[in-house]
Amino acid sequence: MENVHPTAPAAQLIAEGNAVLGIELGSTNIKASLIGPDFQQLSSGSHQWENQFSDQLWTYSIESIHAGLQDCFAALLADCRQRYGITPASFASVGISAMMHGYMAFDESGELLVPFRTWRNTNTSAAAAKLTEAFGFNIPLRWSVAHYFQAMLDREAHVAKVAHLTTLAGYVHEQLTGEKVLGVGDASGMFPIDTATGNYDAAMLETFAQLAASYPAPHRLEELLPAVLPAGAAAGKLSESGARLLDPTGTLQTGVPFCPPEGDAGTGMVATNSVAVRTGNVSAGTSIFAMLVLDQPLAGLHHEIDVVTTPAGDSVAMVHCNNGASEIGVWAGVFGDFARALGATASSDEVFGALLGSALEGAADGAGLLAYNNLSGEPVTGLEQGRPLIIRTPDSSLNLANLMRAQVYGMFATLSLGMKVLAAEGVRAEKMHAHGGIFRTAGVAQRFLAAALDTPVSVSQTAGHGGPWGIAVLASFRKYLESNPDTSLDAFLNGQVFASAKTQEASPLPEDVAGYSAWLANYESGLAIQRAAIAAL
Ligand SMILES: Nc1ncnc2c1ncn2[C@@H]1O[C@H](COP(=O)(O)OP(=O)(O)O)[C@@H](O)[C@H]1O
Ligand SMILES: O=C(CO)[C@@H](O)[C@@H](O)COP(=O)(O)O
Repeated sequence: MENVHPTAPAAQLIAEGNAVLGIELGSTNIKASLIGPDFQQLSSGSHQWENQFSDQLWTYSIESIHAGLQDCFAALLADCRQRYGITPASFASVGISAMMHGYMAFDESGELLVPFRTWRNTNTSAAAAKLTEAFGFNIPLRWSVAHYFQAMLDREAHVAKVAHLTTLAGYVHEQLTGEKVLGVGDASGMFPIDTATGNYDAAMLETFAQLAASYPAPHRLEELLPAVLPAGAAAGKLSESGARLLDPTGTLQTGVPFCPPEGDAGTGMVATNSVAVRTGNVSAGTSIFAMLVLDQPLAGLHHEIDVVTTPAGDSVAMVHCNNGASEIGVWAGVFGDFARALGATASSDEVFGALLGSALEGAADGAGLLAYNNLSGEPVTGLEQGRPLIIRTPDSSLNLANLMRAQVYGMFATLSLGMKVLAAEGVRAEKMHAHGGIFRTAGVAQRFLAAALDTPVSVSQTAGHGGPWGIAVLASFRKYLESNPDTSLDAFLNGQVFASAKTQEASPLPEDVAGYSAWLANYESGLAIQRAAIAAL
């Protein structure tokens, strides 16, 4: 067995079922991370998938969720076999996380009533506006309660049959354990959380009951929502049907304990060690969002700012943009095709490396090129639909370096506009911790993000493992609390997980900050072109 490296402690750990498993269902990848007691990743697996635009709504089918989960888990088992010659049959603890929000509505018998409506849908503006006004609290378009209320406003027949609502992580957790529960961070993207009680806000539930009174919904919303659990709580065990769903080969044993399922915002906070007050982080994948843990409530209500919670239940201000690195990924595909047409072989990482590397040579102000990455609608800038666009003035200088500089700036533009609103509220972090696919190429997106936010940005060694590693850490926290019951999540992260973590920090360079600021002013003027494109095409 040539490929087997029996690193004794790791192999033994996995063989004895003492490793911890995290699985995260992101927008473009389902990823699994297996970690040891020192939180080092021992093995990983992934499955690529894509949302479908069906009947004007972004969705993933239930079949693709199940098949993707199985394929991802099978990839992890194969990786374990290849590295250690072992197929794990049990784990010390498991956690599930996923993209947040959206709408998964089930009837009494557990049947999905309408296809899963993901966070990416922007059909909920009427509901979100009404709820925001009634609650005096910003309800973003993608939140589950906005989807549910929109279905009421649209007089959708299925509303009368809804017996249970959950998120994607909640659904998968339930399939694996039978428990209808949700970590508080993920729950905070379904319905506002009262941080004093760690549960759904009772006054807002009452307001919702009044708003919903004239619609044929037999249950109050609190009867439909999953029970809320804080980080570290016991959240059920792997059932027989769950074990067979994850592993149809029949090897996986039942009874493995689970931590509460969480959203990818929460796993991002954990993976970047940003759950303490006044810490901040940025997650840049399909979407891009920045979060700051608040030490006091925000004074005002802003449509650009969502308020969610950490997995421990503390308030977090979030600027969320639907469009992150996907458009740059499309351009990387185009340049990869071009390289192949010339007879060159280049991996995706090499293409990204070359393209992003060239952005470092681009003009600080983008040299007259603007790039809009809006593949879908963008609530922060008030765009109802996506129209990705590159536009330049005749005196601009179009070359690879400037094109890529504009693309990277374009990825951060909406985020930086939202962060200005937060800064005007007096909320700023001394530095931001970043993670997500775009940081796989070191030193480029990080440098320009620092310029866009005019704040130092650090990226840790573990950032590449991202959300699946974050949920594996949360699953480890559940286990750690068994013998250390009074430890806070923050103390666990600082004392155990990140005690000797290595991070790279990039400070904003003055010429980038000035160049980006000039570029952003043009970008804001050019939003009119985006609106015209939506009207015209
Ligand atoms: N080597 C790379 N360097 C920089 N960016 C990359 C690289 N590989 C992929 N990406 C970008 O990362 C994005 C995916 O990030 P990820 O955090 O995995 O997303 P998600 O959680 O939404 O599935 C892609 O859209 C692509 O633009
Ligand atoms: O909406 C949120 C967080 O609030 C995310 O779950 C959503 O943007 C999906 O994130 P990804 O782009 O899949 O990483």
